[in-house]
Amino acid sequence: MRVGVPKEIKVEEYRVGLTPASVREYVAHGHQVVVQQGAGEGIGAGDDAYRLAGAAVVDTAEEVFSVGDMIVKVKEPQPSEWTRLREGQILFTYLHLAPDVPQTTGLIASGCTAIAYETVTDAHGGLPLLAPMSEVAGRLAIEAAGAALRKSADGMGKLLGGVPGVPPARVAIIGGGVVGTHAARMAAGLGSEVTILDRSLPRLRVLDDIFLGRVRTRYATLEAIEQEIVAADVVIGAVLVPGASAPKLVSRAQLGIMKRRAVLVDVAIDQGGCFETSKPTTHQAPTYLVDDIVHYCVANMPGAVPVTSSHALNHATLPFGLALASKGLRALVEDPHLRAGLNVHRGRITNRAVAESQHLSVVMPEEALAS
Ligand SMILES: NC(=O)C1=CN([C@@H]2O[C@H](COP(=O)(O)OP(=O)(O)OC[C@H]3O[C@@H](n4cnc5c(N)ncnc54)[C@H](O)[C@@H]3O)[C@@H](O)[C@H]2O)C=CC1
Ligand SMILES: CC(=O)C(=O)O
Ligand SMILES: [Mg+2]
Repeated sequence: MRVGVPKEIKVEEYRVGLTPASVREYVAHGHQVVVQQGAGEGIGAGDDAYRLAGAAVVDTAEEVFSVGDMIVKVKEPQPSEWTRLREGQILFTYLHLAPDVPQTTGLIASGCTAIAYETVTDAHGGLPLLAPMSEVAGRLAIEAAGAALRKSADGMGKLLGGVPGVPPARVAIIGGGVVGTHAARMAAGLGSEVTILDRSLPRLRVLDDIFLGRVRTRYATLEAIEQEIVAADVVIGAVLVPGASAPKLVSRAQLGIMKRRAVLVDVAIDQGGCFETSKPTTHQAPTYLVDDIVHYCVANMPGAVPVTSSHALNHATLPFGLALASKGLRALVEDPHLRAGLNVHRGRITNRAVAESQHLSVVMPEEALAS
């Protein structure tokens, strides 16, 4: 198969769909890889590194999209990319379609087969292609919160870890999955007082075992969330209902009961955000104030550390990408976990949560692939 890797064009996105090490694996499996000039610049991988790995380097995104049987990216396609996709072409990337009507419409119109990293599953109920970026975003969330708490950044002026004799900041993390766990690890490591809230009792049990009393766990009732946000200096939004728009867990009215200049970091913003007042921001202008509460809502947080993120992402996507390159759509028929990633196929939505979020009809992947 011919595999195309365009340069990412989302604002401040420096990750790349395939690293040179991954290109070498595709080539070793007999595939051709076409990479857009400069695609790996953000991770310090020049065009020569790609050539050395066996790729052909072309000048424009147009060439990559026109020759690729499969396009491997990082971020959801942008409007200029929707129009380059075509029927019969596989798109393998993050999509986050539930809250994104224009992109959904663009992908339906293209006729392409769009496989979303974030809905591919594994045998243990996990999301193996979301996990590495959630690890990165969870860790970054605490760095972002620490920076946003500073007075110069409009925060209340508190140090996450405090100092001897002065208490540390209180961090409430809503959602104790991959993002929440990695955020808790960083916050606890810096000396903050940390509480994780989740709706899953089995998950709370696992967290209790991992943190051995260093982090409090709490069942996420409406009342518990309200009590925790009143006391918190930082609230991290880290919930996920796979494929669906994030539930809104903190309302605008509740901002009024929080400490002035406390910080909300809405990691779940790529699924629409879990605070009512969240709207996507960029690394260039990451925060804004609503009712005297600092909001950080960057939708591509791992893009800030593209070297770590691109390698971590490639380690997870490589086996699935190789299966798609070798078998085409048969890879989806044979592997139910990869098939769970199918969101749009030949103009039809094939993910129930996405369809329900947008009040559209769904065709199940098995049926869509059979016709
Ligand atoms: N902004 C960014 O750059 C990035 C955003 N993300 C996003 O972060 C979010 C979290 O991802 P993961 O940690 O990998 O998901 P996960 O599936 O590992 O964890 C989500 C947790 O939320 C809990 N949850 C669901 N509904 C809840 C509710 N109403 N109240 C309390 N807990 C609830 C679940 O029980 C689960 O433990 C996702 O939306 C993901 O797309 C991930 C990476 C980067
Ligand atoms: C998961 C995601 O949206 C990201 O890494 O940007
Ligand atoms: Mg994102």
